[in-house]
Amino acid sequence: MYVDIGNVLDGTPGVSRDALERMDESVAAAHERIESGRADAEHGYAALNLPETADADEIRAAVEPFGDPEAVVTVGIGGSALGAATLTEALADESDPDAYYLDNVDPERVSALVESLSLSDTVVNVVSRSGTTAETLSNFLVVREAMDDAGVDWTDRTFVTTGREGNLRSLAEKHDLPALDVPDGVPGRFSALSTVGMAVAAIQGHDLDALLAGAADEADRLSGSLFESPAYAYGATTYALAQRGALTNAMMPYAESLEYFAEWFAQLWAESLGKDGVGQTPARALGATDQHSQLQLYRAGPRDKLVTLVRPREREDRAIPETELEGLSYLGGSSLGELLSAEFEATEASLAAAGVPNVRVEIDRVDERGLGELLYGMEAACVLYGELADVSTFTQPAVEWGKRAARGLLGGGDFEEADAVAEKTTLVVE
Ligand SMILES: O=P(O)(O)OC[C@H]1O[C@](O)(CO)[C@@H](O)[C@@H]1O
Repeated sequence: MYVDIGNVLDGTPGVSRDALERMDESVAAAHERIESGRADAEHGYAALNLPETADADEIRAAVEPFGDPEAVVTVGIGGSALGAATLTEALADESDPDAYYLDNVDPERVSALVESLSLSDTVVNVVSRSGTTAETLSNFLVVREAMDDAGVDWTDRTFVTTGREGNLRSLAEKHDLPALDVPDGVPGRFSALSTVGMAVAAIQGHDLDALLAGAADEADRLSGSLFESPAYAYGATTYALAQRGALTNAMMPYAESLEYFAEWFAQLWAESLGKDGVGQTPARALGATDQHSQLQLYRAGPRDKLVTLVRPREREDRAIPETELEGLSYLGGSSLGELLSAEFEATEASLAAAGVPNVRVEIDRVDERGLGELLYGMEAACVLYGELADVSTFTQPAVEWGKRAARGLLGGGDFEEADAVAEKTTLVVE
């Protein structure tokens, strides 16, 4: 992973080179804390050990009995789906089994997917660390019923990835389902490079070892200085910008294969760093598309954001035919890749010209190694940011209130949060 922070030095807000150098002492101290947490496999820090602790052979062995199905459906939500989706959407090619993700409970979409599948040739991967997540268990029950109705033995088509206890573990034991363990001490949003994120990639035949090798390369670059570690350069710079008012971070990959990565990054950044009234809001964007959309706000709106521009240095390309169209002859004979690259650099420069801080993140290619570097690098950046911001990076207590309210509304218990729903202030305009 390559990180170019040059366009934050003169931004508004900006972080001077002197300020970055002054920050390096704090980065060194944070790195020591991180390395100590890794050494003791402490909760959360253990995620940064996955290049060594993730067992690719175990994952491949668990999914091997399923062979080469027509489709793989992951039933999970949040970190229990986004890591797998990021990897398989980025690596997808036409030969793969089709990968689908039931990570929401929209009845129309769930029904449409279930009815579209050839269930007898579909593998279902139910993923939940807790085994109690309402959306995941509800979708699993719907898919299981559909298999029953189709005369498909769901126990032949299902494997689970879960914690040592809970509903899914009990289900696996009762029905002798293949079961993968979620890694100890790794919150869902940090689990892409583990059983949670790599099982579907294994079924699709992607190179798990290369994923982990890319992650290991990025791990090797972690050091006591932001000037020696791309991940720490990103984490320290985004933190320093937040301290100076950049409370939004627009994650803007210039590769459609990385669109899910932006969604994965949003959970990682928001759920890890949004604590105690601080944090940095991840906005999901896509280049070049959002040059015709959100860029207006980024350049001319409030000075409260940075833009992260991500691209691969190499990609497949496609020529643009010659044209006689008035004023467009400059495109003819060029290529879509050249156009996308020119737009990336033009957008980067246009933000800098407007004084909007932006960081360039590049990987060699969108392949297993590049993804391993990128995902691990962003995880390490997030952990560093959390250390510098002194927040509890690996918990997510704020999401629990809504869960209790919804459960109370559905008669799942007596929760005061559900009572609060009834007290909503309304002012309906029709
Ligand atoms: O894997 P589980 O326990 O179903 O949790 C799914 C997701 O829900 C959360 O716990 C938040 O509710 C996320 O942190 C997690 O990725």
